[in-house]
This record gives sequence, C-alpha cells and structure tokens, in this order.
Amino acid sequence: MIYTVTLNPSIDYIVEVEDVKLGGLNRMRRDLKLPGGKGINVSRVLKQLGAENTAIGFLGGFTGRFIDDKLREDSIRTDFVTVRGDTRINIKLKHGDETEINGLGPDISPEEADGLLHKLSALHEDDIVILSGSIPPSLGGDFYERLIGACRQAGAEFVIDTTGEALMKALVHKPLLVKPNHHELAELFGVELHTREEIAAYGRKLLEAGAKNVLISMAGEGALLITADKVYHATAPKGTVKNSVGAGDSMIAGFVGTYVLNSDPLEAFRTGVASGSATAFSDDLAVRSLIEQLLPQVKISEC
Ligand SMILES: Nc1ncnc2c1ncn2[C@@H]1O[C@H](COP(=O)(O)OP(=O)(O)OP(=O)(O)O)[C@@H](O)[C@H]1O
Ligand SMILES: O=P(O)(O)OC[C@@]1(O)O[C@H](CO)[C@@H](O)[C@@H]1O
Repeated sequence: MIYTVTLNPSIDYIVEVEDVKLGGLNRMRRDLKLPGGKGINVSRVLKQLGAENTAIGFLGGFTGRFIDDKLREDSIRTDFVTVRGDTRINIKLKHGDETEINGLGPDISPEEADGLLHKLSALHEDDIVILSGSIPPSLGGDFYERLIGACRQAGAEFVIDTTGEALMKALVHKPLLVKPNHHELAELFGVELHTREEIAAYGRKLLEAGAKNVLISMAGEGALLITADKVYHATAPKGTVKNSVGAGDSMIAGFVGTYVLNSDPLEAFRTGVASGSATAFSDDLAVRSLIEQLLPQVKISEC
C-alpha cells in the first residue's frame, strides 16, 4: 500500500481576479476550493492512475472535515489524526500571474504528533510512504526524521519531497525518490545552476548522499532523472498553462504510481512528467485521460 503523509494540509482557495488593486476592492471572476497540501495532491493523482493509497497526516476543524469529505467522495482512503486547531486555508491568487499566500496551520500537540508516529510504526515491508510538504513549526524541524525512523523500523520504503535541511538529513536513510525543482536544488547547495550539466552534477550529489533515484523538475523545460548509473532528460509536453500548483506533486504521483507496477524507472519518469504537465494544463489536478494523452509527447534521452 502507498501512504501519503501531509503534515500541514490546506484548503486551496483558488481565486481568479482581473487585476489586483492593493488597498482597493477586488471582485473575484471565479473561485474554486480544493483539498490541498502536497501529500493530498499526490494521493489524488495516484487515484487517477489507479494506484490505491491512503492519505494520512493531521486534519482539524471545519476545514479538515471539508478535506476528508472531498477525499472520501473520490474514494481515497483517509486515516488522519484529528487535531484541535483548524486546518489552514491557502490562497492561490490568479491575476495573469500566480501569487500564493500559504497559512501557518494549527499547532500540533505532542500527543497528536505521537498519534501519527504510531500509525507509521504499524506499516509493513511492502509499503511505500510519501512524505510531502512543509513541517508545521510546532512539530519541530526534525519531525520528518522521526517519521522516517518509524518507516524504516517497519521496513517500509519512503519518498520525500521537502527542502533544505529536512531533505539533506533524510538522504542518509536512502529514500526511493527525492524531487527538488532546479531552484530548490541550487538553494540547497547555495549555488547558481544554469546549464543542464550543472543541474545534473548537483543532482548527483543527492544520489551520492543516499537517494536511490533523483528527479529534478524544471517546469516547462521538463525534468532530469538521475539513477545509479545514468542521467536522463525528458521533454515536457507543450500546452497552455492554467495552473502550476501541484505540478510537482503530480509528477511524484506519476513516478511512484508507475514504479510500483514494474520497478522501471524510465516508464515511471515518463508518466511522472506527463502527470506534472497534465496538472499544469488543467484548472484542478491532472486526470487520467489527459495524462495518457500527453505520454507520447514526453521524449526521453540519455544525457
Ligand atoms: N509550463 C509547463 N509546461 C509543461 N509542463 C510543465 C510546466 N510546468 C510544469 N510542468 C510539468 O510539471 C513538472 C513539475 O513542475 P515544476 O518543476 O514546476 O515542479 P514544482 O516546482 O515542484 O511544482 P509546484 O511546487 O508548483 O507543484 C515538470 O517537470 C513538467 O513535467
Ligand atoms: O506550505 P507547503 O506545505 O510547502 O505547501 C502547500 C501547498 O502550497 O503545496 C501544494 C502544491 O504543491 C498546495 O496544494 C498547497 O497549498
């Protein structure tokens, strides 16, 4: 079974306005409320691809109930720890460009945190856990390490999509996959990366530090896959970008959802890129029909 972990889920409140007038009254042209948070997005796209999975993490209040209901409506299994505070609302403002205002999220008590650790300790060897997104401040910066410890003790594989120190500290535990975008990779090492060769060289450092597969996403420029012995580039399909929120999460879902079927990293890479692009070309997250339609446009070459 695949589990996605979202420590700080959100209702993504997508608001479209003609133009933003700071200090004035702005009226919405369109709005949309979606269950969000990186792991939850991964769960939704995995489900599109036919990969059964369970979404876990922390949910609370009326916002938490909205998210749980929406996931269940889509027949996604949920097993969240209920917390006292309200799950956050993240604003995604579309005004020609995309401006995001992400909430802080509720405080998580030590007892609530232990509840999640307990769920992970009960996993099995053939489980894969996808840890995605930021850590709420009340949990402490080392919370992913504690979760990874619990996964590893249970014998489960894990994938981690986070940034900075939390990502660096996870590598030694040999994640099945990490997926920074090229800006996050540059920030991780405090460098500027311009060419594909430079990006691949720094991506390789994540592999050397322990990751089994490294995906570096580069938005419309496609992505790099770095495996133990090779580096591949995939082109991104061409289309009209409607929404880039969740493109990276969709890519992880496409990769993991395919990799679990046949352990073929190249097929997984192709579906990952098509899934990311399918989300970029949609108002909501990718649906299966569009992912399948885009697959032939993804051209993979060895670098
Ligand atoms: N403009 C685009 N055109 C085509 N495909 C895109 C575009 N933007 C994103 N994608 C697809 O989605 C994948 C992931 O995108 P990106 O590199 O923006 O990830 P990310 O920064 O983690 O995304 P986010 O944080 O917004 O979810 C890309 O590798 C590509 O396949
Ligand atoms: O605040 P975090 O956890 O870093 O990111 C949360 C978030 O921006 O990421 C998802 C897109 O990847 C959205 O659904 C959600 O609002």
